[in-house]
Amino acid sequence: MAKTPLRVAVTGAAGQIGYSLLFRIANGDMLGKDQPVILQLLEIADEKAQKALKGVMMEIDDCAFPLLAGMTAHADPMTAFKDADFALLVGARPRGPGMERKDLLEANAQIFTVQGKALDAVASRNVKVLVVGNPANTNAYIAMKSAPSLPAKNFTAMLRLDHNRALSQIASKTGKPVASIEKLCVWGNHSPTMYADYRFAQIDGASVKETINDDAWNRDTFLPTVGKRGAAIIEARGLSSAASAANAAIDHMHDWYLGTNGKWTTMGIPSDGSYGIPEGTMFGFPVTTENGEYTIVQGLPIDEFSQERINLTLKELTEEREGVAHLLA
Ligand SMILES: NC(=O)C1=CN([C@@H]2O[C@H](COP(=O)(O)OP(=O)(O)OC[C@H]3O[C@@H](n4cnc5c(N)ncnc54)[C@H](O)[C@@H]3O)[C@@H](O)[C@H]2O)C=CC1
Ligand SMILES: O=C([O-])CC(=O)C(=O)O
Repeated sequence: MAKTPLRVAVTGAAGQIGYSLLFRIANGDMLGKDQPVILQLLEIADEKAQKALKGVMMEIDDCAFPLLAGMTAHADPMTAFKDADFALLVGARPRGPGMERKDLLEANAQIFTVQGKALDAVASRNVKVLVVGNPANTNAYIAMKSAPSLPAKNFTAMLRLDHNRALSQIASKTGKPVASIEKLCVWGNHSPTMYADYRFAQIDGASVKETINDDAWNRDTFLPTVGKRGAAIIEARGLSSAASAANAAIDHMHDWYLGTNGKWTTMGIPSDGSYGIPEGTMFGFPVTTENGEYTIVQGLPIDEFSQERINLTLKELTEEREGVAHLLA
């Protein structure tokens, strides 16, 4: 028997990430090739944005996706999020050359109070929320705090692009396929302070750290390359990453919903106090997922270098949070 369609709300649907994301959700890449979906698409109440959204929807229609069970356009989060099982909060201003993601805080924070409240009011009580709009961790924190009647664990931030970037750099350094790399993780904020950690990573059972055996490469090449990859793409393309961001959003939701079969991935999630990260901080952690729930990988030793990196990214997140405290008062 055919499965009941799941409702997927996407904000910023006419933007550049939306243009890569929606087609893949409708194609079954996110929730499975046997799972029908209904797309509930939100754009700002601006004639040009709504017209562009209509254009994207015409193209989605023209793909005749067998799994697409319905699609609606919205200018109000209260209708866009109605009964949503999944919400991908992409809509926000992107950064331009020379900006850091936290420079977007003022411009974007407001959006996530409004949308958190709307999710609280109308979404499914089990809604799984992924915040992509930058600064993603703090925006996810704002949305979570603005939705007190929903479980905090339902709110997540996207660190998966950093995770995938790190995988790709390690694959290229070791000459091994990305699919062979396991037990990689990224700690902290989706910003240049994030700490991509391959100390526990393995390729076919062999330690990645021992295979690479080059702490200077880790410190001076790997971490800056992964941390500043977003800026490098803006510099090269004149626009921030879009298809790779959409791909990471698909990976994040896919793994959250369908499970990782014991494998590690990275999600930005509200801390439960693990590894000394204050409870509620929206922080990148190594997780495994099963039955729609994530679990933090416990008991990893944190050496001095790693602790310094974790402290740095935590400090930045704490400052960002203090910067938006007035919005949550
Ligand atoms: N977490 C991550 O790894 C990544 C995050 N990003 C972030 O994703 C966000 C979107 O990026 P792009 O799609 O490239 O930007 P874009 O400017 O192409 O599209 C954003 C869309 O969101 C819409 N929008 C703005 N406010 C909205 C609201 N309140 N409700 C609904 N829609 C709204 C805009 O009208 C626009 O169509 C940016 O904040 C960017 O920095 C981008 C790449 C990676
Ligand atoms: O760098 C940006 O502004 C967009 C983004 O978050 C990324 O590509 O990681």
